[in-house]
Amino acid sequence: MSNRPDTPLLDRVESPADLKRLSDDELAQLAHELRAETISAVSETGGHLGAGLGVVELTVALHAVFDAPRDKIIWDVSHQSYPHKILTGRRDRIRTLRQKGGLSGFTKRSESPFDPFGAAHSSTSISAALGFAVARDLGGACDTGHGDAIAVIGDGAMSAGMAFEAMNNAGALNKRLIVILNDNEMSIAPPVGALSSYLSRLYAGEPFQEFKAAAKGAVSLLPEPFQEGARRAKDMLKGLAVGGTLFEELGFSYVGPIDGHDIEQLLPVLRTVRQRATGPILLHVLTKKGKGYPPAEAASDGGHATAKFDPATGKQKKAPGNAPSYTSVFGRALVEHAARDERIVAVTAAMSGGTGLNQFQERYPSRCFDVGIAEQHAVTFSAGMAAGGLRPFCALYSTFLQRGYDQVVHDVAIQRLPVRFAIDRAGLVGADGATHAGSFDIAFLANLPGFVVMAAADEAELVHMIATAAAHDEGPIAFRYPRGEGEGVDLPERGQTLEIGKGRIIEEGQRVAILSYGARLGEARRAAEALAARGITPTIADARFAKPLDRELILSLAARHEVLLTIEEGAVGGFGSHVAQLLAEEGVFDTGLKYRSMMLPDIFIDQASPADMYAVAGLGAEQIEARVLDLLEIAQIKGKRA
Ligand SMILES: Cc1ncc(C[n+]2csc(CCOP(=O)(O)OP(=O)(O)O)c2C)c(N)n1
Ligand SMILES: CC(=O)[C@@H](O)[C@H](O)COP(=O)(O)O
Ligand SMILES: [Mg+2]
Repeated sequence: MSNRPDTPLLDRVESPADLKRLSDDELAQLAHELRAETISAVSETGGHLGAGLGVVELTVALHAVFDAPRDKIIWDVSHQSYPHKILTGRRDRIRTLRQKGGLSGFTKRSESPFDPFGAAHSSTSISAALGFAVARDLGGACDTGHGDAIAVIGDGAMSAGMAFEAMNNAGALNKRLIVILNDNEMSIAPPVGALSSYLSRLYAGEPFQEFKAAAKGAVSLLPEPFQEGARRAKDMLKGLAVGGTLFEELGFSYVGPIDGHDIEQLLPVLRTVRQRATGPILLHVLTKKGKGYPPAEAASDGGHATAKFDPATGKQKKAPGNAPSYTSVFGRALVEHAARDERIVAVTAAMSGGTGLNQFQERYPSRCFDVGIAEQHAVTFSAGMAAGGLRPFCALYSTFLQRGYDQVVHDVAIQRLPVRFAIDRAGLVGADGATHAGSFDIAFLANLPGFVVMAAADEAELVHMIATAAAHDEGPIAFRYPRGEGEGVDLPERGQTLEIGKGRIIEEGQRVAILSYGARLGEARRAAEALAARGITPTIADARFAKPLDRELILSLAARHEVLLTIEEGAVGGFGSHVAQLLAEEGVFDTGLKYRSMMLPDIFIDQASPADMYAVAGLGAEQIEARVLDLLEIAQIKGKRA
């Protein structure tokens, strides 16, 4: 750490250990600089801005008081971890956030010893921190040693079942464990549900005001704020903590609420917590999403996520789209169906904007349910509504549906309930990286008896699939579509009900058949155009259904071509595997057909642009073309031998 007084404090911080040498006033100054650096970096990279700005003071205070990486600071979701990254030796790479080869937008164990636990899906932090606490107490070996386990969890994330499962367990185990509830009264949208109202009631009363005044006094009146503030804070904690909170009933000591932007309150309270905690303790901190950057504070989502922007004005630099997004097409089409059919209801798990259900919410508020970050509940709740005679559309991102899988099997599939799953963000999503990739839903749905599983090749197909799902009362049905813009095709006035289990031929050709499932169809067509220049004209088909398979189409393609190539935006075990199973059962391999599947490789692909991620996956037009050429060459050589 350079001690030159004219150097900005942030430039003098190489690791969190340097914070220990700063006075409390300097730490407050450091927070200012950290906020400015966060804004500047995100203006160049885009990404999650508001949540990080809301925890700048908390980040500084945690690193000043605790000893990371020995103490494990676990950020829930970790979209708020950019200031933490800047303070933990990653400032020189912070402008590579979320880009190919750059820093992840989330905490990642392989990226830094200061990230003890990776995240991106919400509400895992308390479980993980409890795991560290138990490992510490049972003498587990850890490269960075064992100290405190600290979970920092937002009010949105706190609403999920997992957080309560963890608190229930922590209360019973009674281990020393620190949970910091970062309450900004925001999720991505304003939070919903009874817990949110409960938290508001916790700080609506007198104790918070008294606590605030007393905590400030403790520091300002005393020459040695560190020691004396701690003593005063200790007294305050004893006197003012609200008794009988939900958290106390679960076995936690409850402290707060305190102002999370006031370093003078945060430091003494955290120091006291550090000195005195014995069992599980919950510190309730109030913050503002987007704090300190007016455009983010003013935004309806608190500046949750942003494209690159001009830091002076906050104006985002978004490339104008040529085609509507799949999400908006879904949102609009569902509203139209809902207008004609009042049995249609919609469910989102805290992602009304992300899934396009905000349109539905505005038009039919009593038929649209934002259940909070609660995918498991979203699925079973939908199942209940289906059993009760409604037509629920449960709109989830593919990656978040993973959390509700047992509910999909146990509550929906086994009971053959007609829940309609609208699965957004199917396939590789780009800057959010591997945690948000929609890789597995084809595999984990198409193996369930009775499920109808579809994928949209373009936005017009999506409209037809919504219509098909709306009309399908015989059992569960799912349709998937990717993040971002569609292909720019004309949209039908009204969706047509597709025949279940029937695909379509797009172009008839010879020798090679490319059978696409989902939105790689565009790439398959581009590959076909390139192949045409070499005199090869493949047949192109769109499977539409992974379940039930269009047996007739597949067997006919297999019979009429030397090569059959499937392609999908999903992991092994999906569409291609089901086709292979059919071909094997029908003895088609014995006829000499060359069958290959192109799918996501068996690796987790790091963040990059979607196109770059698909290039890593080998699922772009050029790679399809190369695969076809390869296969034909082999076929020709074998043919000559024969
Ligand atoms: C399981 C899961 N569902 C949904 C999301 C999408 N998501 C990311 S952040 C977020 C809101 C989190 O709110 P909160 O915990 O209060 O943090 P804040 O952004 O307010 O700081 C949501 C819904 C997710 N990451 N994980
Ligand atoms: C952190 C998180 O889970 C969400 O904010 C996610 O990044 C949203 O992704 P989309 O931008 O695809 O809606
Ligand atoms: Mg919040």
